[in-house]
Amino acid sequence: MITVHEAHEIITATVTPCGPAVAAPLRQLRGRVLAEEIRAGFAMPRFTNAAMDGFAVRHNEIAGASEDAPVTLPVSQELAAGALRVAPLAPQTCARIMTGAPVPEGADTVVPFEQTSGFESAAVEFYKAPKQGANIRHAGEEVVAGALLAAAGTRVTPAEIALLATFGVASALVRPQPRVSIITVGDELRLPGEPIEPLAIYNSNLPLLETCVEAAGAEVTQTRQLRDDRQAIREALAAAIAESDVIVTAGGISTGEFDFMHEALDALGVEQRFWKVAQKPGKPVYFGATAAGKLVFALPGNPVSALVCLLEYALPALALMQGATPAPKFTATLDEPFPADRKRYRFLFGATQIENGEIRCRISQQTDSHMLTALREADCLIEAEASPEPLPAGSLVTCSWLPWANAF
Ligand SMILES: Nc1nc2c(c(=O)[nH]1)N[C@H]1C(S)=C(S)[C@@H](COP(=O)(O)OP(=O)(O)OC[C@H]3O[C@@H](n4cnc5c(N)ncnc54)[C@H](O)[C@@H]3O)O[C@H]1N2
Ligand code: MOO
Repeated sequence: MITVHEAHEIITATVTPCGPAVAAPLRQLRGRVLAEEIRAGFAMPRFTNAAMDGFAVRHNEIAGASEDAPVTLPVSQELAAGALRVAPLAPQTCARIMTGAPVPEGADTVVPFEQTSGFESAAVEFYKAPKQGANIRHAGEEVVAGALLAAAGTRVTPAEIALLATFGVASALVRPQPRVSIITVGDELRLPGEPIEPLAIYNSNLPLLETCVEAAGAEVTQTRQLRDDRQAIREALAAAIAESDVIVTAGGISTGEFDFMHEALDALGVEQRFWKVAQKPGKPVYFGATAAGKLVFALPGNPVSALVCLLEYALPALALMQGATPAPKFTATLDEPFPADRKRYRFLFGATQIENGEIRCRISQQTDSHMLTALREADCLIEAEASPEPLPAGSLVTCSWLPWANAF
């Protein structure tokens, strides 16, 4: 049996990014991973413009203005945002100007209309002189041409969408989405909505794995619910290997009499990279690869074990295939003792809260590997090395966010 750390190393050494990069339009970029860096094609602001609705002036012409001694200037032009041609400001005049409109040559200050007699008159009284240069947004003050907007490997969020749009970028190169088949196995399984016999159970792994894989930016190409049938399992695996980059299975990977997954994978020429990791839950997890580089994650059937192994091994692999860095882990302080396992690395779901700027976590009450209700209110997965004693409250532990915690 290998350690959790060795399992991670084997996956990292095996997985390569999907290629070649493909172009995707702006509206389809969210959740995809950039395969190119995006740089500003021009400086921002593009041109010097007004930050307030008011009047563009030469500061020295209104310098002494006050309520008691207003300065009056005639209006020589009107500039709205979208004005494409702008005349220089004639001396001893002002220009009506709206927020975002280009500042005419010669003007160096914008006076908000509230500090004047307003937009109605043809000659404007100025009651106050703001600082020279006030209310002007200068060309290039935010971003210089060529500045990095988003690095390759960035997973696109609404922030990148808006940045790209700001610079007129309508499409970008992204990594192709890994194509994933999901197979669940068990005579006892029924799909939600189907009638159910007293000794059967509903299939929770299929929708759980499918939604997690989709949320990780991959494309689920097929989902199967199979009986514990050698032939059916072998055929479904062969089809899945043919049509997808990654195969995720759940169930039938332990050593029970009807656990056919391992022999089917062997028979199809999938090379085992590991089987069984010293961890709880999820000990029987299997990882293998075909000669063509197709990856197989055969997860244990217990729902908590399946999810833990998906989060720990399959989702980081999907991130690497997309050219992204797997989600970083964080450290939290235990609110209560953590029941470490004597021999195996222990994973338990937990819930965090922030107290005095510190992340604290408590452990889900249901801790067995068939108890998916551990997910109620959980937002993280807590992990700890094997230890003969429980970790005392107040210890620091490593955690990872559940992918849907803090989700947009
Ligand atoms: N003698 C031993 N028995 C078991 C061992 C062992 O080392 N020696 N390992 C245990 C561990 S650890 C786990 S985890 C399970 C994993 O077994 P399998 O991967 O073969 O999974 P199954 O036997 O098919 O199912 C286990 C459990 O999960 C339920 N299940 C399966 N699929 C689903 C699904 N899609 N949705 C909901 N629930 C599902 C299934 O009904 C079983 O209760 O083996 C232990 N046994
Ligand atoms: O360690 Mo198993 O994965 O009991 O659920």
